[in-house]
Amino acid sequence: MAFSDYQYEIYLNGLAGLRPPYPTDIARLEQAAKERLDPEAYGYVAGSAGTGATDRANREAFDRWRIVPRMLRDVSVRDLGTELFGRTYPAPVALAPIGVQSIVHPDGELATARAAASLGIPTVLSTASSHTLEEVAEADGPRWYQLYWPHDDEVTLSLLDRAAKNGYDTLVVTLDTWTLAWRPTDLDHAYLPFLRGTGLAIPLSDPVFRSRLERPVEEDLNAAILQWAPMFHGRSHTWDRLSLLRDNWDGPIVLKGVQHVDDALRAADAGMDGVVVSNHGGRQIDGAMASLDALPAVATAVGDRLTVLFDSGIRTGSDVVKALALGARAVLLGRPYVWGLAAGGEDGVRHAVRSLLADLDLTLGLAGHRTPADLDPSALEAR
Ligand SMILES: Cc1cc2nc3c(=O)[nH]c(=O)nc-3n(C[C@H](O)[C@H](O)[C@H](O)COP(=O)(O)O)c2cc1C
Ligand SMILES: O=C(O)C(=O)c1ccccc1
Repeated sequence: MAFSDYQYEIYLNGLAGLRPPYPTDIARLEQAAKERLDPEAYGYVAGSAGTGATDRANREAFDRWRIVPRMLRDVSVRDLGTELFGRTYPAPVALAPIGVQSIVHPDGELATARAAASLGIPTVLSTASSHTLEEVAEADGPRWYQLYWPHDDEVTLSLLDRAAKNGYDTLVVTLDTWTLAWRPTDLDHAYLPFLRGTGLAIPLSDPVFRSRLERPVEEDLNAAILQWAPMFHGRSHTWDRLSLLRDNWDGPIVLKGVQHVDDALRAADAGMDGVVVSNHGGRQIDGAMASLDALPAVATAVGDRLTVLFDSGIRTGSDVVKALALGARAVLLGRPYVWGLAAGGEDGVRHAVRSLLADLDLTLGLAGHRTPADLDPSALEAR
């Protein structure tokens, strides 16, 4: 089935007098989500660091590139299939790790994983999940695990062990959020959504972490929360420590949050398999460079040494085309699917992702390309 069939499905439903279940326009989908969420929950997802300068820069960078379409090419049947780390996925899109998804919908990460599984695309489960690794694995789709890296090696190894045993085949290590940035929206809400959402399902169900506690989680939840926070938050790791992960994870490892060419090269030297060029959706450094602006140099420098993934600012099919043309093998979708989750749980996520994939499929073809691999910078023009 072609991803663009979603357009036809909406058309056929229109003939029967039915409108799409949720808006297909991402700004209107966000609005629909906002109407269902309280200000704290909405602010958690929509918010970013400081004045929001990086979040805006991410979008402005996409607007500085324009697609140059080519005509009369044989592109009516397209193939979005994409190989990542030796496995072929139906599209160059994965769902970004997003913490504490029960803040926006009670089914949280379970709904997201089920929607991704139904489409065959990978979901990246955050360490700050509201459901355990084991529960989310039951959706049984392609799954990657995002590590917030504890400063307790035995806990780290236990998390890796659980991830591997439960079929998470790719490890994504987030480097840019070793401490949470200055985020005025969450601060003014006193981090209420974090507390409400309980993003601690993974550590609280971890046997090694539990063995560290003086009293069982069930007897003193607050003490457990206080013990977990400093374990992964507030102190950064260093390059030499990557060997711990490399030695204890058999599958591919991807470093998330890379922006500088030298860091990408260093990742390759450390035996990593990929990077996500990302600025965390503008949620960490206010006034950082746009993630899209970091992408071309990183992609050129690493060549075939690493698989380059990209996120921060992807909203439409055109955005995906631009990121692929500038050197990404695939992209991670962030906030857009969370708006779908808020608007309609698993169905809402599926709608948001199918909309993006249909838009991507159509835009790719209209621009004159049959596959993602056909894209290179010549598909674009800089403004
Ligand atoms: C509400 C929210 C929570 C997030 N939680 C995590 C997380 O737990 N781990 C992580 O690596 N990235 C996290 N991110 C960052 C995303 O993985 C991704 O980098 C970002 O959303 C991309 O930007 P975009 O949403 O503007 O496209 C989070 C982002 C948002 C919006
Ligand atoms: O909010 C975030 O961006 C994020 O990465 C995170 C970190 C810890 C818990 C929940 C979300």
